[in-house]
Amino acid sequence: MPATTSPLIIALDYPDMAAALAMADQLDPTRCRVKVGKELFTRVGPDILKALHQRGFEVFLDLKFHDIPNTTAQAVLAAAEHGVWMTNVHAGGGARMMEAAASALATRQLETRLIAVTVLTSMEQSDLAGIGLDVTPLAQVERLASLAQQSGMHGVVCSARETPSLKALCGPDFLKVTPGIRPSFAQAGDQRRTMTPGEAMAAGSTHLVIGRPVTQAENPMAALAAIETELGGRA
Ligand SMILES: O=C(O)c1cc(=O)[nH]c(=O)n1[C@@H]1O[C@H](COP(=O)(O)O)[C@@H](O)[C@H]1O
Repeated sequence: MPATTSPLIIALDYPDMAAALAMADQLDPTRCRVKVGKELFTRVGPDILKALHQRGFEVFLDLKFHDIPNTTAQAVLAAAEHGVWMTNVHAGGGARMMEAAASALATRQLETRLIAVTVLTSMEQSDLAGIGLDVTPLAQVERLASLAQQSGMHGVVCSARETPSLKALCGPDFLKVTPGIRPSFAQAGDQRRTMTPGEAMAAGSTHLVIGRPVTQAENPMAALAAIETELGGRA
């Protein structure tokens, strides 16, 4: 049985174990999953995964690997061997990179979900132009999501603004993990392609990644409860 059926994934973007666990200890593993990203993992290492697993959380290890196929496949394997629920790569690494990573997991019969980041939710059309891509975020997300699906990914990271078209393009079972979630009470900060939790679920997101609107709230559990209420009650 999974620890939770909630679509909520809380980003534990902290610089040390004590701060991350202080937040995790306010959360309930039956009401959300947690995400460990680059800052926390680079500072603390795999011990944080062990501590979160011991508390009953399913963990999304968000290291966004992007390298040559062999290096990426070995890194994804290392992540999966820590027993994490989900991990990710950048779709921009290309089909051969994603196929190598998917096949490494399949060969070892590891069930970690592997998803690919399409266009970061902090980017808008002018940012794409700055890196030489003269396309809309939606067109680029669609292109990379199709490639990710053909390359054996379980889903993608995208903004909730793109999920309706990805639902049509890739089907309802293809995971659409959407950060850039901003409840009405929160600031956008560095995010650009944002939506509220309710809008994102209605658009077809399968999972919502939420960091600062919960972790920097005066009362994180009250913020989480407000989001659950917006989604129609606890999952
Ligand atoms: O892969 C991710 O999780 C991710 C992809 C993306 O396109 N945008 C994005 O914000 N994220 C992550 O989602 C989290 C969002 O946090 P908040 O902006 O604080 O809600 C951060 O941990 C980001 O690293």
